[in-house]
Amino acid sequence: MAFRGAHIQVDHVSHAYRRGGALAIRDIEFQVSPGEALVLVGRSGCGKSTLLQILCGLLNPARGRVLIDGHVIDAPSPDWVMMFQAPSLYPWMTVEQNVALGLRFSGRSREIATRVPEMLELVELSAFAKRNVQDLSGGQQQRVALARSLAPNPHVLLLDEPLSALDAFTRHALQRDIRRIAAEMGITLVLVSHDIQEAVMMADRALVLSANPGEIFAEIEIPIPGERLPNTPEFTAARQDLVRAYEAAAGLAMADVDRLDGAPETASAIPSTDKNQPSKTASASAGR
Ligand SMILES: Nc1ncnc2c1ncn2[C@@H]1O[C@H](COP(=O)(O)OP(=O)(O)OP(=O)(O)O)[C@@H](O)[C@H]1O
Repeated sequence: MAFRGAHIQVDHVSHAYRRGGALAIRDIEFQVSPGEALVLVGRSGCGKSTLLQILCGLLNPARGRVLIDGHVIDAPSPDWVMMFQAPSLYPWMTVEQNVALGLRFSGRSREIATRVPEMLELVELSAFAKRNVQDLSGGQQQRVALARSLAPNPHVLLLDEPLSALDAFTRHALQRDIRRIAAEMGITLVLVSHDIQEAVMMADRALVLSANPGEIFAEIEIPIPGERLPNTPEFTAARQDLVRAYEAAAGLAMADVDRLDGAPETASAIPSTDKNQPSKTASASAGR
């Protein structure tokens, strides 16, 4: 297929929140191909959200730059949209009115009549178009937020743990659907996740960050063709690779990570740790 997704280039990006203060991230450099799905993982505070905000122009880096299809990013745009953990819908509006907002705000109201029904079909909410969003479940509300993000035809979709508040079943369904929809639309996807299983479910490649300051510690390919099923050997192998890299970056004991990663069918979260020094010797696949 011809990808509509954009090429992202992150060029030696460093950021401190205060002038002269400690760096939140240091010398981050990577690229994302059009249509690729990339996940950023790492312990709490390693700078994943900072990096994502820089990618979508919500934050300007102290040093370095981000280019999307060759254009330097310094402001948000409907071409690169971000979805957050809370769907932030307007509670007094219907589902279709919320989905139309991105188009309305970007001066494309004429496209609403055709684009909104298409997006509602894509996220399987056509039957709910006239309902008030407050009548929907948390998972359905995230689908509305997804439809709203996709309506202006973005080239890049950035996801900052958008599924972490959902139950495991709903979360799994949305992980699968977002990956499918992004692939169908050829969108470049960059997501932040604490959840190793989610990372393997959704991404083609993972960047593992170490902390204090946040730096790229490892890059893990997740080459699983077709539908991703948690109990298959290739899924388990990719999950183990990622767990090892995470462990090496975070300086966690392997036993702790095994415990946190949980059973394949359970959505698992890796909480923060107080250990600061990454051990760069623990995984052959992890070191740069
Ligand atoms: N608005 C801010 N002002 C000052 N410091 C900040 C701000 N936002 C983040 N930081 C600091 O920058 C560092 C990176 O934070 P960031 O939120 O990017 O990490 P994260 O990996 O996304 O964490 P988490 O997984 O807990 O969401 C942390 O040390 C954090 O305290």
